Amino acid sequence: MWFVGCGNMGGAILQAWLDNGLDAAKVTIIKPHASQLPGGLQSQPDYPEGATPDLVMLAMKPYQLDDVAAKLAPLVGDNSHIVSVLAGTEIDILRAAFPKAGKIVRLMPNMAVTVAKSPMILISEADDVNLKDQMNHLFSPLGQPEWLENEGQMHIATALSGSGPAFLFRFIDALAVSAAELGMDKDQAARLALAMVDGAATLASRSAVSPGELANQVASPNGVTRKGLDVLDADGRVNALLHDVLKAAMERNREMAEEAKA
Ligand SMILES: NC(=O)C1=CN([C@@H]2O[C@H](COP(=O)(O)OP(=O)(O)OC[C@H]3O[C@@H](n4cnc5c(N)ncnc54)[C@H](O)[C@@H]3O)[C@@H](O)[C@H]2O)C=CC1
Ligand SMILES: O=C(O)[C@@H]1CCC=N1
Repeated sequence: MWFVGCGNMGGAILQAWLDNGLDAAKVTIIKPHASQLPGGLQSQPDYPEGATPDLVMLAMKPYQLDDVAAKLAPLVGDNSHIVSVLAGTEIDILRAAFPKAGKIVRLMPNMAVTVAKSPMILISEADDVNLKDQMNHLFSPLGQPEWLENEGQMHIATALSGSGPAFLFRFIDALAVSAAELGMDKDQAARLALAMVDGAATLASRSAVSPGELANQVASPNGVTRKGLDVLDADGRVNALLHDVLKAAMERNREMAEEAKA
C-alpha cells in the first residue's frame, strides 16, 4: 500500500494499522520531505517505479491534489483502489484526477483512530458490496465504519466527526480554565476536566439511556447541576452555539468542495 502524505491524520492511521499488525514492509510513503514516521518507516519523495499498489491512501492536503495527480495518476490502474481522507474533495473530482484507478472511496476519520475509536465515515462511487466488505475489514480496527447514503452528507459528517475532536478539546480546556478561574489549582483543574469528560463519554456510550436522560439523572431537583444546566439551556444557548460551530465548519467544507471544482 502507498501513503501519499503522512502527517497528523495519515500518520495516525498508519500507526493504528501498525499497532494492529500491519507489516511495515508493505507500506511505501511518498511525501516531499523526510520526517519521523510511524514504525521507523522512511518516506521517499518519488513514486516507486514499476510497482503498483493495491491501495493508495491519499492523506495530503486537499489543495495538493493536482500536484499529486500529475505524478500519481499515470501509475494507478484498475487494480489500485484509492481511499481519500481529503476534506471537501468529492468523488467526481477524485475520479477526474485518477481516471484509470480502481474504486474511489472517501473516508472521513478523526484523530481517535489512535485509540481505535474514530467513527470511520465512508462513501464510495459505486454501491459495491465486495468493496464495502473490503473497506469495513480494513478500517474497522480503527473505529466503527459508518457508510453515508449520499455524498452531500459528507459536509456535516466532516464537521461533526472529522472536526469534532477539536471542538471537544476546546470544551475541555474551557472547563479547566473556568475551574481554575473559580479557585482550583490550574493543573488539578486540567486533570479533573479531562478525567470527567473521559468518564462521562464512556458512561454515555455504554448507557442504555440517552445523554439527555443521563443529564437529568445527574441533576437533582433544585440542586447544584440544575443551576449549571439552566445557564447552558437559557434561550437555547448551548444548542445555538453548537449549531453555529457545526454550520461554520460545514460551510467551509462546502466551500472547499467548490474550490476543488474551480
Ligand atoms: N487532521 C485531522 O484531524 C484530519 C485531517 N483530515 C484530512 O487529512 C489530510 C491531511 O491532513 P493533516 O494530516 O492534518 O495534515 P498534515 O499537514 O499533518 O499532513 C500532510 C502531509 O502531506 C504531505 N505532503 C505535502 N505535500 C505533498 C505532496 N505534494 N505529495 C505528497 N505528500 C505531500 C506532508 O509532508 C504531510 O506528511 C487533509 O486532506 C485533511 O482534510 C481528515 C480528517 C481529520
Ligand atoms: O480541518 C480540516 O480541514 C480537517 C478536516 C476535518 C478535520 N481536519
